[in-house]
Amino acid sequence: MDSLGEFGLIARVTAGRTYPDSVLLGPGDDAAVVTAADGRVVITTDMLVEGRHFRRDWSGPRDIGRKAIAQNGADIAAMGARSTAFVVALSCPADLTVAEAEDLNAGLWDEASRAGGAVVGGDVTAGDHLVVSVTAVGDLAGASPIRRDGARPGDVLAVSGPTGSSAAGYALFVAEVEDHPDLLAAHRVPQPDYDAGPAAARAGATAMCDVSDGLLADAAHLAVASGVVLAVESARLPVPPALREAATELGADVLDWVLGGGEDHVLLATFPADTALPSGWTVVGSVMEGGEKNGAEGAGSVTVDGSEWTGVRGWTSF
Ligand SMILES: Nc1ncnc2c1ncn2[C@@H]1O[C@H](COP(=O)(O)OP(=O)(O)OP(=O)(O)O)[C@@H](O)[C@H]1O
Ligand SMILES: Cc1ncc(C[n+]2csc(CCOP(=O)(O)O)c2C)c(N)n1
Ligand SMILES: [Mg+2]
Ligand SMILES: [Mg+2]
Ligand SMILES: [Mg+2]
Repeated sequence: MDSLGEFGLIARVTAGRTYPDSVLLGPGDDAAVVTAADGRVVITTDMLVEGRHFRRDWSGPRDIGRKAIAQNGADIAAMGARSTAFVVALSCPADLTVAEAEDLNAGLWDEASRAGGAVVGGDVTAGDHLVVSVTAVGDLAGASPIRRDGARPGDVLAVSGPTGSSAAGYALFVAEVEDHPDLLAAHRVPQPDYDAGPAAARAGATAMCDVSDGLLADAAHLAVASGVVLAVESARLPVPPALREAATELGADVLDWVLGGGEDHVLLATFPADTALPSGWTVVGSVMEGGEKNGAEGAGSVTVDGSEWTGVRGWTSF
């Protein structure tokens, strides 16, 4: 990195990039200028910290770039919006090579394009650890944002894809078992379905969030915000066969991964009971009465097969 310098690196990562029409001014000035179709802007931020969210001996720079965008694009999708622009702040350790920084940038752009947006600016500094902090901007294109507080008793609870693969990949990395490449890949790079959010909004979703901490932990956020109880039925949860195989191999409980594993960034939403769900969505439970809107986060806000879940509900950072 020394050879290139801060501005050399910025020139490298912005060279030759083209931007969608929603980007009125891209990188190079003090700030970028973007436009949203109906004047409202959806904005969110999440960071990735080396050692806490990824390890450089498990994930390559391209994976890290993709994951940093994916976790933000999933939050935009969880509002029912489409990502349009991302700004990326990077803290680069001295041993990060120019080639690695370029690969990380390629990963950012790959995933930004998949999400429908572009990297319109950022910041680069030196630091002891690799940190990738992303802010994402999204466009509701006329739709109402799908909040966490709209679930109503009688609604169904649904997921946009299976959970647990990232947690399974993490467990395989820790155990140094490398015979499930798909699960290792799912840990390195989540694959959110960015269309699932706007599709759920069009279908009439009443509440939505992405699964970053764990299915039950994130369901509890919906339950508490909405003042309801979410009743998960374990038999309805989608479980990829590889997950069951890996659980058997490691002597783990597959339900701990499915219910408590974070970072898959699938979407979790509630819909009125008679809704024809968009493709990819699976009903996993129902919304019951109980709790106080925006009340305390009690253990009873989410049940599994009618009972309180005593296992892992999700990842806690502190
Ligand atoms: N430092 C902060 N200042 C203001 N609001 C914050 C801060 N940190 C988090 N929040 C807000 O708190 C809410 C919950 O944040 P959280 O990071 O848990 O959401 P998330 O991004 O969906 O989850 P995850 O970080 O696991 O992906 C969000 O609305 C977020 O904007
Ligand atoms: C090296 C390493 N150790 C553990 C994990 C697992 N992990 C870290 S943060 C998180 C949830 C989201 O947290 P946050 O709210 O901070 O975004 C999970 C499941 C990982 N990815 N890499
Ligand atoms: Mg967050
Ligand atoms: Mg998030
Ligand atoms: Mg979220």
